[in-house]
Amino acid sequence: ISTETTLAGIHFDNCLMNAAGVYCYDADELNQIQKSAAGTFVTKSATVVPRAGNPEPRYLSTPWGSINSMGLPNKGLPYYLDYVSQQQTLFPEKRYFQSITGFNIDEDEALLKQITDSDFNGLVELNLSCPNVPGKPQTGYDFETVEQILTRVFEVYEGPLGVKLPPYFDIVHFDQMAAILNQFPLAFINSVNSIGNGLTIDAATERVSIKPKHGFGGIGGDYIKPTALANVHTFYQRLKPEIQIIGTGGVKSGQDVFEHLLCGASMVQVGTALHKEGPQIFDRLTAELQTIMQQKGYNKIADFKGKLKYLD
Ligand SMILES: O=C(O)c1[nH]c(=O)[nH]c(=O)c1I
Repeated sequence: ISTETTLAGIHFDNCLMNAAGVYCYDADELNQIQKSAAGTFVTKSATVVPRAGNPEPRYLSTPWGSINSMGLPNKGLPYYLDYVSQQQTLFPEKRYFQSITGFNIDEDEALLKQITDSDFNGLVELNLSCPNVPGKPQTGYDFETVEQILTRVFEVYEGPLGVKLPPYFDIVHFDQMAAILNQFPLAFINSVNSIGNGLTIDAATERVSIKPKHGFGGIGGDYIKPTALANVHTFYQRLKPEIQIIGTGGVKSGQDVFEHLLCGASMVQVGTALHKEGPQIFDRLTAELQTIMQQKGYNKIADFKGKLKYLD
């Protein structure tokens, strides 16, 4: 029973990994994912210069998930490129993900040029969906800008690259985004990022939970699994087969992993549940997925990937 997968022609021993932003801020956290049962890691979204991020409290775990308005705290791209370079030397056969996000198209280009000029041999995850930088619009909902960014990106970058997308909720938006994405030689899309600008409150103190943005933040966890599965499956139906899908959102059990794969994901990322349980979660999720596959008579992910059945 194998939970291995292939993405952009690259083989990963396990289809599970962290979601950008969780357990990937610095070398200490990334080492913990590296040592875990995860098939690979993605770094925190890196910007041109390091960022402290928003004031705390900026993250809260809730019974059904999480809310965050981190504000893109990160060590800056050079830090992560150095770290990944070390890991590439230690594990020459493994490939890693570098998440990046610019505040405009020129920054995206600058970040990609830095990666090109480095010895990075992995995959780039271009984050188009950070919902928590005050005053910065959610790029993923600005379709013209997405098209402009991708046009520029593929003029300057030649390695395997995918985009991290926000959740969409309207079928016409899925059609419009798929039509844009299908124009480009993307290796993958990662669907979904947190559901932006949710609000959790503490009724006892009558206060919001987090400090930034009057308590508004991206929602993750159980709350978002139905939205995540719908986004994964809708893009699976609409995108050209060369663009594979990383499924993210609401994964905390082997069954959740199975559901993402059944909807068409080739890789599955874990955020909120990883934040709560720590990197040993990957042992549990892998074992639970293998049990489900065994019970169903599946030996490999290809046996059931994307084979969700309808009632019609
Ligand atoms: O606030 C963040 O740092 C953040 N938080 C999220 O939930 N998604 C993102 O893409 C980012 I860049």
